[in-house]
Amino acid sequence: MLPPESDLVRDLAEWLPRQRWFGGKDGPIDDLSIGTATELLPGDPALHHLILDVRQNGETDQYQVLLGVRRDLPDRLRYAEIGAPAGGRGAKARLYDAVHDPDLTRILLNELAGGASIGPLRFHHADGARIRTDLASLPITAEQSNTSLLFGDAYICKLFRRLSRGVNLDLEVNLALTRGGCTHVPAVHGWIELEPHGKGEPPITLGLLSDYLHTGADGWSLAIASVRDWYAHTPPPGDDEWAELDASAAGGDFAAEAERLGAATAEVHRALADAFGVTVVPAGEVRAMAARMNAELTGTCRAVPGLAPHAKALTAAFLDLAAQAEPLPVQRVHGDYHLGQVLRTESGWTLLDFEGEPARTQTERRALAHPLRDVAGMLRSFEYAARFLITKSASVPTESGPWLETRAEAWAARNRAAFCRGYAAAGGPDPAAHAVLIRAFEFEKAVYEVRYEARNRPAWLPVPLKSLAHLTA
Ligand SMILES: Nc1ncnc2c1ncn2[C@@H]1O[C@H](COP(=O)(O)OP(=O)(O)O)[C@@H](O)[C@H]1O
Ligand SMILES: O=P(O)(O)O[C@H]1O[C@H](CO)[C@@H](O[C@H]2O[C@H](CO)[C@@H](O)[C@H](O)[C@H]2O)[C@H](O)[C@H]1O
Repeated sequence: MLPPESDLVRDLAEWLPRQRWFGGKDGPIDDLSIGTATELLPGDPALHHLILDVRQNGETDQYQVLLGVRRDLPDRLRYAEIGAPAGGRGAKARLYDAVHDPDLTRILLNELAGGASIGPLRFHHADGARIRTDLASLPITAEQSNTSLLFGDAYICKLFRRLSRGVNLDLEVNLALTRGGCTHVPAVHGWIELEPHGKGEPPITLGLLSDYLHTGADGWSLAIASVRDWYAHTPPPGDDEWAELDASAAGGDFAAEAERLGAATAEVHRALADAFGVTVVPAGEVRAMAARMNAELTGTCRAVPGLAPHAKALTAAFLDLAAQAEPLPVQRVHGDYHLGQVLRTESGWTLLDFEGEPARTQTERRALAHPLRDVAGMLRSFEYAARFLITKSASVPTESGPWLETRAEAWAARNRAAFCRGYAAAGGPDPAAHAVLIRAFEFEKAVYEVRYEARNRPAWLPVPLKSLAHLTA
């Protein structure tokens, strides 16, 4: 029932760059081919599992697509259609992104529960897990680098889109932490793999089924609610008292949560050290790291000229790091730590998504790091949250800009300090005692963000740039 391969490839090549999770938006697709195609469900509707080999800039990335095929596409699935409607193509089959079709995704739970193998796909469940199969799926609407399906309020199944060679970091870390009894990650129930291509090759992780923490609220939404409330307290122009207000006056003060989040972060860092170990890198490697940070800055300034005015201050921070380099303990860390990666549930903070930064190579994502790299990531996130509303809102009157900027700084400073306090009190390395290291990490992350936003969400680019203007002033 699949259309001829050339039609399918053309349709996929047109559809892929429009997907939020497609990682190659900054360049054209030079070639696209279907690496593996596995029929998971025959009939009408049918479900095919595809792995696409996508060639760009001399590199080939693999992407996972669940392809739905129907003779007639119901209205509820029109928005997920891939390629021209059947009439335009002259073919009978209508193709669509099957993650939107609960009639088809149901098979994922069935196969995970049964520990099945279909073609090269292997479905596994965690030791002792009894997976329910009576739940229908719904894709989540969050800004994502992958696609996650909710199954009732029991499970969340993350289908990795751009595939990495070998065991996916998110699976590896979550499994190790779950097995080690860490309560700050959602328990893993199962996972899906593609069997290794050759002997000695590791399997490729395709999906991860975890506890859905349905009562949780993500850190970003909570922080933004607090910032919104804090801005709402801004007195009218001409009132000097606003400058005196301390950020604790906001009804939705976030500082206590920021402090608890700091503590949870330190606990997860300890659990990661217990599970995967700690090594010490010599000072020479720290100097090399500082040089890499600076090289990335140079490259990003070329790609995004708006960063150039800050380059001098950023380079100074990287040079300070190199000048004061000393041996550094490194370990597994989160790798892309921000407020969107943490959930507040009734029992505390939970950390999600240990896959590292989506714009990095696998080797970079796997590299061990000092835990303060994560702390710096979260500090950046407080900066983002503080400035998001004023930078992105079209309705801020120009005359309110400077006050709101001051308010943003106060909110960020208060929550950054609370987070660091909680982190150090729970046994993490004290950020205040590592000012040079953490400043370099923070600037490294800001450079990454500038590039990330320019590529993926250009409308957000002013957020890291404004924050940099403040941090480097
Ligand atoms: N176990 C979970 N329980 C509840 N919500 C979750 C869970 N895992 C992820 N989420 C929600 O899904 C969003 C995206 O998840 P994430 O793992 O960061 O995806 P991606 O790697 O695609 O960016 C999170 O910000 C969070 O809101
Ligand atoms: O969550 P992902 O793994 O997809 O991470 C990428 O996207 C993030 C945005 O969705 C991006 O985070 C940046 O924006 C956040 C607000 O949306 C902010 O809280 C973060 O501090 C900021 O870095 C992340 O960098 C990127 O890797």
